[in-house]
Amino acid sequence: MYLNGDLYLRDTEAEGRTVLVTEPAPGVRVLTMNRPQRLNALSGELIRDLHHALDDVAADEDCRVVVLTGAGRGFCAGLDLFSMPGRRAGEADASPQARLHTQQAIAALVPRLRNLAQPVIAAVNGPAAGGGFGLALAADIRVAATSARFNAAFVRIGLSGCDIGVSWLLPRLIGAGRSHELLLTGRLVDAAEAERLGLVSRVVPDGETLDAALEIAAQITANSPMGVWMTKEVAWSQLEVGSLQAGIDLENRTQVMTAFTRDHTEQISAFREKRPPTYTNG
Ligand SMILES: C/C=C/C(=O)SCCNC(=O)CCNC(=O)[C@H](O)C(C)(C)COP(=O)(O)OP(=O)(O)OC[C@H]1O[C@@H](n2cnc3c(N)ncnc32)[C@H](O)[C@@H]1OP(=O)(O)O
Repeated sequence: MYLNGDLYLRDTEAEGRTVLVTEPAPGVRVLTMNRPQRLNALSGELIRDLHHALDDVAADEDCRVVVLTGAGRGFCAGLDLFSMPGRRAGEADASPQARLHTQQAIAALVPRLRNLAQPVIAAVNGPAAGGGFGLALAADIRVAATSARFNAAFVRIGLSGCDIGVSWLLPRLIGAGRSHELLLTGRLVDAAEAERLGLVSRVVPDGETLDAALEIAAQITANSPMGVWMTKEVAWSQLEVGSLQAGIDLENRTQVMTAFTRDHTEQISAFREKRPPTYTNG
């Protein structure tokens, strides 16, 4: 469904797994993009592996929070500019169909992150450019290392600055005027500015992004599965409803569902009895 044709990007290097999945804490899965020598740029293999990793976490009922990060000093440098064909003398360009499939496969990662039931935390350990910027924006929460940098790199390589959902997500995070500037210039935003703009929740020293993300993940997993699931769903849906009343109606419908869960009853009992709750996901 997400990979509906051949991707034109050549997988030239004999690489190990380009996405590593680990479970550093109960209920938390960390997806690490793993092409550090290319700042985790999106090769065909990495795109495919990310889709497969997302298939796995989506089907994993024990997974409560997903953390997305990069190996080495980069988060993700966007489309792999070295594995594109048609840029050398005598080399055939990719067909329009293959280009479309590749564009769709990369762009589909963004709604997939939004549509996961589990919250996604981007632990932005270094540069997040182009498609990598889009992946970071698609997360529910972003924490950044001091050396992280962000840019909508698309326009700097002759493409439209509006790609893979960035021109939809960015103005909702930082406002239209600032978004337009970043889309049109493609300039790099450092971690301190990203925090000022509201692009990231917090900036931590290099090497500490994963710990910061896991700290937030632990705060989330301390809440009930259904309550967290509904919060993510409604919070994103609110970005698309047109009025305050429509937003309240949406909240009311989902809140009634959570109000009848066993976990809600259990949390009230736990509060009254001054003990931690035990969730049954019901
Ligand atoms: C649908 C999606 C579309 C898109 O994503 S379009 C956008 C594509 N991406 C870009 O245009 C970003 C290109 N990269 C950069 O501008 C810079 O990099 C950064 C700002 C991200 C980081 O800069 P710095 O920290 O100075 O690192 P460095 O020395 O430029 O890169 C380190 C190594 O990583 C390789 N690399 C970086 N980006 C890519 C890429 N996108 N594709 C393939 N390789 C990349 C370099 O070449 C180099 O390698 P070596 O050490 O061998 O010289």
